[in-house]
Amino acid sequence: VMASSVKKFLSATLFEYETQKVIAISSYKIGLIYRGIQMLIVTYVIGWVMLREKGYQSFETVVSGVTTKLKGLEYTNFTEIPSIGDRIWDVADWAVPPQMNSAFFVTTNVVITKNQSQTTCEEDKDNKWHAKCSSDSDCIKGHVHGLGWGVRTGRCLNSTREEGLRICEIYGWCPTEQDVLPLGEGKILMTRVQNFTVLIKNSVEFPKFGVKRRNILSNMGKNYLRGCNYRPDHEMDKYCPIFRLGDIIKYGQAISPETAKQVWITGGMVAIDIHWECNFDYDEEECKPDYKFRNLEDGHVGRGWNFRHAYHYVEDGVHRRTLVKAYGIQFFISVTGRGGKFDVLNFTMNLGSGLALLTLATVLCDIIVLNIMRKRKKYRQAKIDK
Ligand SMILES: Nc1ncnc2c1ncn2[C@@H]1O[C@H](COP(=O)(O)OP(=O)(O)OP(=O)(O)O)[C@@H](O)[C@H]1O
Repeated sequence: VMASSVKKFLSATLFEYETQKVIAISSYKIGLIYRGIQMLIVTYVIGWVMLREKGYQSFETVVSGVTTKLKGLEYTNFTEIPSIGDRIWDVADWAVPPQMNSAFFVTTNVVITKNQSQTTCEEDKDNKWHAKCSSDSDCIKGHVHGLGWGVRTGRCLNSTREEGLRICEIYGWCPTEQDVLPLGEGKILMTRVQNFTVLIKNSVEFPKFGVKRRNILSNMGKNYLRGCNYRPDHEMDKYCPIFRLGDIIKYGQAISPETAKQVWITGGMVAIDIHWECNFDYDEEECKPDYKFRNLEDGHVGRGWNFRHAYHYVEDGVHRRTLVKAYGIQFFISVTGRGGKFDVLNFTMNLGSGLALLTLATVLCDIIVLNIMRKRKKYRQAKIDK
């Protein structure tokens, strides 16, 4: 009994061969569905995974550095406005600070307060909401208001800037700033800023592939660089690394022309994106940058931007300064991109998983044949032997 049950067990497990049974169904309908699904999967694997997403390559993102150099000249001839006067503004006057990491600032409008020194004067009338007084007792000596211009001396003065206003005297940088744009609201002082240019130098590296590239291409000579301007539709000039600031705003797709104009008057933010999409299966000389611009201003409350900076000097032994409230445009530069190259591992993995998808066609057709089609009973009998 023992021997026969062992023999039975062995023949049921070890000594048994299983083979697939093939059932051919001739039906236009199921044949078409089957080939259709196969076609879809093959198109997806070749068209999308391999060609479009470059599934045969391995990728690496860029490592990069950026520097900028600005050029441009502004001339203001307003002798009737003493703080501005008849003067030339070169890059050392309007680019503050002179260098930044991946960014630059261009002054478009200024409020200048000349000849300030540390002494006593009336508080600015814009601060009357906290510095207004009717008698000396309202101005507490030694009080410092965080939003004022100085420490109170304890005296209440008649304002020289606004009729009928009495305001506390302060000790600080005097005379205080009068915060009014020199040409009035909505007027731009530096009308030539749009013609200023910036040279952007960008070096990138793809360490995995050992490739270094620059946005100043090897076929650009010194003369070309001196004269070219970036133009997106031009064959050669779309790689010119010198940009007119007016063009950057123009290509930046402002929300509206109004906003674009506003940016010049009250300042704003603009982003420049340098994008490198490189295929090192081809000549690396073909690896060139692509420039994109975006105006980040949306034109609502608190729009624009400005900040104050000062130039200090000593005159007759007195420490003096010129205070500048600068309105302008802050440009941010970002570098993105990736390089790709043929890679056996990525190729076989994507091809393998693509081929495996083909079984999906069989599974789907089985479901249709065994459950949906009219002759499903017959097919099921033929397919499953019990
Ligand atoms: N913002 C800019 N607009 C137009 N041309 C520029 C600008 N910045 C630089 N260039 C020109 O590009 C070239 C390369 O500039 P780079 O700063 O490397 O050299 P440079 O001789 O020190 O420049 P420069 O002395 O003219 O400032 C020079 O011919 C320079 O005049």
